[in-house]
Amino acid sequence: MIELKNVSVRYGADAIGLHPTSLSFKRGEFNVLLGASGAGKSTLLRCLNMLTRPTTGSIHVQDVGVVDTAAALRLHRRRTGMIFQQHQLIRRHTALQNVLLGRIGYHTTLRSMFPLPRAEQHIALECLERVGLLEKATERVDRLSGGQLQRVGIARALAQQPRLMLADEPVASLDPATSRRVLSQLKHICLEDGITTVVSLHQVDLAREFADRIIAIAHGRVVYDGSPNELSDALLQDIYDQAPTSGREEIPVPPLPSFTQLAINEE
Ligand SMILES: Nc1ncnc2c1ncn2[C@@H]1O[C@H](COP(=O)(O)OP(=O)(O)OP(=O)(O)O)[C@@H](O)[C@H]1O
Repeated sequence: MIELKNVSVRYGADAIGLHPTSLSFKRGEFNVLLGASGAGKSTLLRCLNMLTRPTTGSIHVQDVGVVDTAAALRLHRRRTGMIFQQHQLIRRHTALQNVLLGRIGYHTTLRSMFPLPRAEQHIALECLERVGLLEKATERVDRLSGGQLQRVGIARALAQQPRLMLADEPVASLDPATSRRVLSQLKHICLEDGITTVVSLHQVDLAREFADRIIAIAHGRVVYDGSPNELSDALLQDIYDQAPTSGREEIPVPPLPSFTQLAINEE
């Protein structure tokens, strides 16, 4: 469904985020990236939708081809949902308004300044229903719990009708029981819709429980790629014992599109 060929990332002159890496991801597969802090999980994840631009290599996407033009990138990003650790919702907007943001890629900038058609609202409401938050549709998101916020984030990504779902430490701020519920819901929906999912996690137990495939990274290289059952405790120990790499600067999360005039079309 998506394939990386010899993709590498270099930050500045001497910081390597990812050594040349070739990987392919199958349709509907639930992939988990594991690795110590600074190993390169976010770098790899963000290469998949080119939020981080690879220094070398190419990305091939089914029905898009090589992502090497602005048009191909636009098409690929439109069908790629992203879930962030800090959900990146607009706090003073309702859950529905936030989920509608997932539809922006399907409209021109001009069109998205005006109330979106009713069909778009149906898609957004359906997504909220799938994450069990339909009754919170008109609630401002700053009144929701951490787990609910993350589920609104999932609904927003789902509203894109994605083929690829990327989640960068989506449960890092949640308690263990809520983390399990959120991941379980995400996996269930992605399986149902045949969405290829790549999630970075720090919780090995959750990775073992939910992953179809685990990709472990250390110092910018893939050191394990396979089934959760065959990932040995010894290898895990090795991976997490590594000294963290240094020189990290935060990659700023791109701002959400300015869409504050989003209004609900009451017909
Ligand atoms: N914008 C940047 N500029 C310079 N170096 C960077 C930048 N972003 C990441 N790095 C470096 O690239 C390497 C991989 O970082 P990355 O964020 O991908 O790791 P990670 O496994 O996601 O870590 P964490 O679990 O802490 O989020 C690290 O050495 C990091 O310091």
